Order: sequence, then C-alpha cells, then structure tokens
Amino acid sequence: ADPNNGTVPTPLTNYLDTQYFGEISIGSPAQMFNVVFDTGSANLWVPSQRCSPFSTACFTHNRYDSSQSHTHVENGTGFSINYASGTIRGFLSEDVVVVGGLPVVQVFAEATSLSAMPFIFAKFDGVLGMGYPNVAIDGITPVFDQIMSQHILKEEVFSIYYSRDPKQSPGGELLLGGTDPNYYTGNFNYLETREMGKWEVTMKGVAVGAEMMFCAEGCTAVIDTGSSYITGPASSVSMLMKTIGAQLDETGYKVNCDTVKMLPSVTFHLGGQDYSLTHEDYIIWQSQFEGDVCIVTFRGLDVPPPTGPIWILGANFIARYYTEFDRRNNRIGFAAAV
Ligand SMILES: CCc1nc(N)nc(N)c1-c1ccc2c(c1)N(CCCOC)[C@H](c1ccccc1)CC2
Repeated sequence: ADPNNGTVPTPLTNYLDTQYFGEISIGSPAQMFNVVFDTGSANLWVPSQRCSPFSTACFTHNRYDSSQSHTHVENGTGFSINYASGTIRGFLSEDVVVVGGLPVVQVFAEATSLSAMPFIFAKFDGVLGMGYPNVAIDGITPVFDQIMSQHILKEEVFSIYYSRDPKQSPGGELLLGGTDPNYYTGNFNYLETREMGKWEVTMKGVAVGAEMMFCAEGCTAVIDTGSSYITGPASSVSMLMKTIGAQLDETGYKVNCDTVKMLPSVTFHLGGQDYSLTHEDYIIWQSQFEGDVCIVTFRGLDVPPPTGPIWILGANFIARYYTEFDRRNNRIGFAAAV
C-alpha cells in the first residue's frame, strides 16, 4: 500500500526567503539536481555537461551528463525559454526523472547557456515547470501531466508551502496529489483560473491600508511559485512605494528599518476574499555590518499586452497563503499558512 495514500511530498530548501527549491534526480544511475517547482513556466531544464565554457552560471551548478546515463534517449531539438529574470538556451533530451520517489520518462532541456544575470545568483540548478501544457515550449508534456497520466495521485492537484523562517527545516514542501494539513489552518477559498491553461486569476483590487489604490476596475494576477517577489505595473508599484516611503536603488526598494513597524498592510482582493500582507510578510530585514537594511519585496514589472498588464504574486505571497493548484477543477485554493 502507498504509505502516503496517493500523495507525494518533496521537502524544499528556503534560501533567505527568496529562493525555494527541492531535489530531483535525472538518469540512471541518478544524477541529483536542485530545481524550483515553478507555476510560472511548464518546462523542465537543468544545466548540461556540454555547457559553453563561457557560461559562468553553468559551471557553478550541477550539470547533466547524458553519457553517464544508460536510460538517456537522444533528441537534440533546440530549446530556449525566457523568464522575467533571465534566458536559457539548450537542446532537448529524454531520460528518467524522479520527483519525490516517482519515476517518469520525461523530455527536458539540457541548458548550454544561462544568462549570467541573474543565474549566477541562483542557488538552484534548474527549473521544473508546474504550468499547464499549453504554455510548454516545444509542446513538451510537462512532468505533472506525465505523473497525472499514471493515475496514482489521490487528486489531480499539487500544493506548495514556502516557509517564512530561513532557519526552519524543511524550508517548504511541494505536495503532489493533495494538501498538507501540517502547513495550513482554516478552510480553503477557491478562485477559478482566469483562462484555461494558466495559473492566473482575476484580481478585483489592491488596497494599501484601507484605501483601494490599484486595479479597481479588475486586473490579472499570476500565482507564480517561481518568482521571489510581488510584481505589479511599474507605475502602480512606484506609487505604492511612495506611499510607504520606500526608496528605489540599484537592488530594489528599501525602507528605513525604523519605520517598518508602522507600515500599512497591502491587501489583494481575490475572488471575494481579502488577502492582506503585513510588513512582516513584505519586508525582508537584513542585518549587515554597516547597519540593518529593510528590503521591500515588491518590484515594478511592465509585462506587455496581450499578457500584461499583470500583477505577479510570488513567494512572499505564497509564504503567507498556502496554495493548492487544482488541475481537475482549474482553480486555485488559498488557506492561511502556519
Ligand atoms: C525559477 C525560474 C523562474 N520562474 C519564473 N516564473 N519567474 C522567474 N523570475 C524565474 C527565475 C529565473 C531566474 C532566477 C530566479 C527566478 N530567482 C528567484 C528564484 C525564486 O524561487 C522561488 C533567483 C533570482 C535571484 C536574484 C534576482 C532575481 C532572481 C535566481 C535567478
């Protein structure tokens, strides 16, 4: 009998509340990789042993060596993918991928070039896209779809817990097939995905304190486990930052740590429910030798139409609201994270 009754857990590592990743293996014998389980994309890629010698980001990460795997199947089709922060180029291969102990034969990309910025900052090796098949590059069936077709999961859902305490272990959990009561309290509130095939919902407004400031006429919110922060249209975010007295410098928005306790909550109106973040949720307090630095985990990002304008709710939102991604009913559920 299945000890996890149709659910498959993968513990995640939390790096400074900004990067969350878990371990998978590819090939026989197993080659281990740390990957972000990313609802904002739908492809699996890891750095390749054949990485170009000029790609620094490649050589500081684990690399897949097809010549060492007897289950490797040649493919060779070209591949490239763009994220809000970075580009990957490479070629396709096929091999056995093991997620949470579950093997699937999977087409994935071997990355031969990773944009140094910002992949040199990546504490993970690659990305395992948890998005819908229709956003998958090269029409590749995503890992979760391969797992669903094995009919071993109790429910066709997956859930993500991101811890807010970098000292807590595990730093998070991906659960395939269900939700984990250890990581949430209360009931789930569900929202239908806006359009088939994307983990995005309709947002009805963004309030600062009690005042509705943005998106009053409705806008799109992407629930993205692959983003560290919350992003919104640059003009809106810059107004929001001015309201809380944040200054923009080359690494992002910062506030004077003395003002943190008085900062207003920021509330996202999603599906008839209010999801508030307090300063505890959206400020990262870093003690550095020249004094404390208080980083605001919001970024301005203008996504061009037709996809944009959008808000992206990333790790700092998910850390506060335990999230269930339901492929059976095309909906997203939120519950208060522990
Ligand atoms: C996971 C792939 C991905 N997927 C989606 N949908 N959005 C984005 N933005 C990314 C992405 C690409 C590259 C990097 C990234 C994220 N990082 C954030 C991990 C977030 O882990 C949850 C790190 C980072 C460090 C410094 C400054 C910027 C970013 C490393 C670089």
